[in-house]
Amino acid sequence: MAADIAVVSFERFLNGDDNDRKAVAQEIYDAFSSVGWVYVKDHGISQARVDEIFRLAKTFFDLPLEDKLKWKLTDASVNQGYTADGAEGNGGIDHKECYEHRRYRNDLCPAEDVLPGFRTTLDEFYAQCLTLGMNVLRCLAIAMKLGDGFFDRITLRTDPQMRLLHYPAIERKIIEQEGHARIFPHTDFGLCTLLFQDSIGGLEVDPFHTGDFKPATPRPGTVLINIADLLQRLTNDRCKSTRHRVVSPKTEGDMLPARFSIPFFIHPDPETMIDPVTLSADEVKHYEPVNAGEWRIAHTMKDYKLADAPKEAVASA
Ligand SMILES: O=C(O)CCC(=O)C(=O)O
Ligand SMILES: [Fe+2]
Repeated sequence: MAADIAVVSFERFLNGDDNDRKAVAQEIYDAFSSVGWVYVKDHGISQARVDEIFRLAKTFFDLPLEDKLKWKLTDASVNQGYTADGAEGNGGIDHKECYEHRRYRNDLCPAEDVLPGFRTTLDEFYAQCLTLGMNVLRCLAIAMKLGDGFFDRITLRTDPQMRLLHYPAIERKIIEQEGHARIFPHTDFGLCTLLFQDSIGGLEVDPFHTGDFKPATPRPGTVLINIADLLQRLTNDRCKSTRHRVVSPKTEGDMLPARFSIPFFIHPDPETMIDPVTLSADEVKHYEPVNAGEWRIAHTMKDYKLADAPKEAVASA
């Protein structure tokens, strides 16, 4: 049975009055403080645009490997460019390849004459995702009565990571071996993630935080949004950063079809200290403050196996 993840329409937030916005904010908060995931529909990004990005992703990943390696991601502090199948892992062997696109620096991006429209279209979609993500964070601020501008202050120079993800077609028996997956169970480590997925399926979440993973089935027209580790810390465990993974889709046959997805990972301004918010004088903070920039680099290094990440910076993840 699929995970019980609420579907929330964002229409009343975008076009309604204060009361409408409060009602949507509460629905989003309820989802984030239980399962940690929500499907958002009527989010203002057209399906035509989303389809266009999936097409661009396919065009990019169809290029020969030696071409893609010209844009190879090597620097965790920039975290931009291409990562080949098998190069990233968080505890097991992932069968996927990715391309990361950033806000301020995209040196490792195919040029216009190589992939016409790639950079400009990704930049436009990036801006739309950022607007949507900031509105979702505003919902949290409204529901928790932190003041509407709370997240604007800690995301002044936010530089999210938009990721094009391709899970190549692969034999089922490879993915279903012990220690292999399309993506191994993990939590995301920033503030929150917007996730667009195609119709293939295979994404699963751990809704009760017990290790009992349930499918997060593709729902056309929606974007899945999940809480990541820094928001769980910042909200002093009110919002849940929930483990998730990508396994074989429920299809017949020995070969799994290729799957594409597009996560957009929102991180705070790198200078920000993430210190848990307490809502009453006797509430105890569950976490020490951490510097958002150091946290991000340490986790990126760990995931991409780029070097040994400083142990103290990742120990509390
Ligand atoms: O492909 C997916 O649906 C999930 C991707 C994911 O969890 C990640 O990249 O962190
Ligand atoms: Fe993830």
